[in-house]
Amino acid sequence: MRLVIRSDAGTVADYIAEYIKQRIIQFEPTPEKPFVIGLPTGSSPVGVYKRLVQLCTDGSLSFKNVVTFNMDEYVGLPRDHPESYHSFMWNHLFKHIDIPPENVNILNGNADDLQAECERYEAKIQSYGGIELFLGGIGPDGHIAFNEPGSSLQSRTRVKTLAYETIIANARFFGGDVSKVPKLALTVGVGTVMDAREVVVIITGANKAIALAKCIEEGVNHMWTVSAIQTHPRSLVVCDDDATLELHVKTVRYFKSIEQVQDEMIGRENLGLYGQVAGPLRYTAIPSGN
Ligand SMILES: N[C@@H]1[C@@H](O)[C@H](O)[C@@H](COP(=O)(O)O)O[C@@H]1O
Repeated sequence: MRLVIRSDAGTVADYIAEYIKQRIIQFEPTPEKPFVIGLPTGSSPVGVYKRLVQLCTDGSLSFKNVVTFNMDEYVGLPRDHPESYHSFMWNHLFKHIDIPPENVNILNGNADDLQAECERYEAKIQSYGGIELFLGGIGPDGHIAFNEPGSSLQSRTRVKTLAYETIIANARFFGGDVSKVPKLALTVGVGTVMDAREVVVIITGANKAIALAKCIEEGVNHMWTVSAIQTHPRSLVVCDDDATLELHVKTVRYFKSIEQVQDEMIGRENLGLYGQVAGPLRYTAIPSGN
């Protein structure tokens, strides 16, 4: 696992948007071989989406050959409700970029048969050969998507009851009224996320500091479901300084030193010491930490 630390949420968003841009460009997607990306909602990815929109607007990135799968959706909330994840995704990203609407996949929390909807979603992911990069955020209790504490680390897309802590955390989107927050959601499983060829997680803010420490410094544990990324062969956590508050100083220094060594290598590489290697190596050559 790699941990990249930036000063604040804005610079975290800059880093991740640039990273995603590089990954899509390197992949050279076509209609027959689209770049398949998993996407989260919540306040954490808003800055990333804003920057991706800018990149698309200025012509340096296209989503024409990108297929998306969102992580989760509330059950029973009308699709056009302002707090549905459908509305969130269209308002923050999809309506501002050149993605064909048929390339967008979001779970239908109003399906007659919710279980069948979850199975359909997993099958559709498989029909594309899996997800290339899953971008995620976490809740303060360390949940990824809606995989609340205690979720199986091999879980697949399914119906979940939300933890009370999540309901309270998400009440801010429903006028602070806990009773208005849906109690059920459809969510991809931890296993679904871990099947992606790469996982990138955004963790910002002091309220995520304990979860980040559990994810980085302690063992894989179903009570902090994001910790499953420790077992992933290609995972990256990008956090801000506030989120590191509960980490040991030596942990922070260790991961910063890895980045420093990598930057020095890139400096040498630019001087020709590592041969003819293109710029995006910056994001793919991982000297250690993964
Ligand atoms: N299901 C979503 C998660 O996918 C998201 O990561 C989390 C954190 O939201 P925020 O980024 O607003 O803290 O919110 C919800 O619970």
